[in-house]
Amino acid sequence: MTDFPFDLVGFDMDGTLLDTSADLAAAVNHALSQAGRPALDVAEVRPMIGGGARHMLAQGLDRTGGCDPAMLDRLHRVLLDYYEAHMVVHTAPYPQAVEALDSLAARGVRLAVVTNKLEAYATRVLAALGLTDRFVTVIGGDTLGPGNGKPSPRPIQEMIARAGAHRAAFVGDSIYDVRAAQAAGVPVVGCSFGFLDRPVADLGADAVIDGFAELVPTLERLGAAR
Ligand SMILES: O=C(O)COP(=O)(O)O
Ligand SMILES: [Mg+2]
Repeated sequence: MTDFPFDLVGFDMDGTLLDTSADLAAAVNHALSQAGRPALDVAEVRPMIGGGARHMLAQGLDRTGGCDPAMLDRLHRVLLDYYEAHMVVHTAPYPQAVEALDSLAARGVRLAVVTNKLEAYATRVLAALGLTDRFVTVIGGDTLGPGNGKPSPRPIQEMIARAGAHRAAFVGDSIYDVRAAQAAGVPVVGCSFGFLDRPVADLGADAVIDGFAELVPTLERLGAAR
């Protein structure tokens, strides 16, 4: 038994647990180059991440001259093929993230990942970083079928059902994370270091952390306030 206020903490992946921005930007730029488009800076790509690779690419194409649906379909495949071969070149956990996972696990808290990345890619990234065994489940943007990625509450509800949890919290960096968690009735912590497409205060999260050293005390406070 634990007196920690949550028995399950779910994490978004891109921009929350892991800084995947350089590898995702390289994949976007590879696809853009196939269309004769100029490359974008990582800083320009960061706020495009969070709604899935297709949504990220659509924004990259819009930024560099627009696109039609057939072009988007074709370049989405190009992007995924490139990303699949170069997923963990620069990708790494954020500072103190692994320590925060250890600290939660030591309190008996189960951990999960709910990402809008394809499940197979998310699973492979975690394996490449040696993080697989820390999570009771990994739910991707495609796991529950079309239309059931975040901001739908369904992947959060599925995470809770799979873990058999009673008191879950979620940690994320985008409006998709906050909307999904809130629609599932789960308190949500926003990450100010993530791939924000708006000021972190405007996400509407229940709390904000500026680094993973703040996560455990923040969850304790959040739990006490409920
Ligand atoms: O693939 C994406 O755009 C983002 O995935 P995330 O849900 O892990 O932030
Ligand atoms: Mg994210």
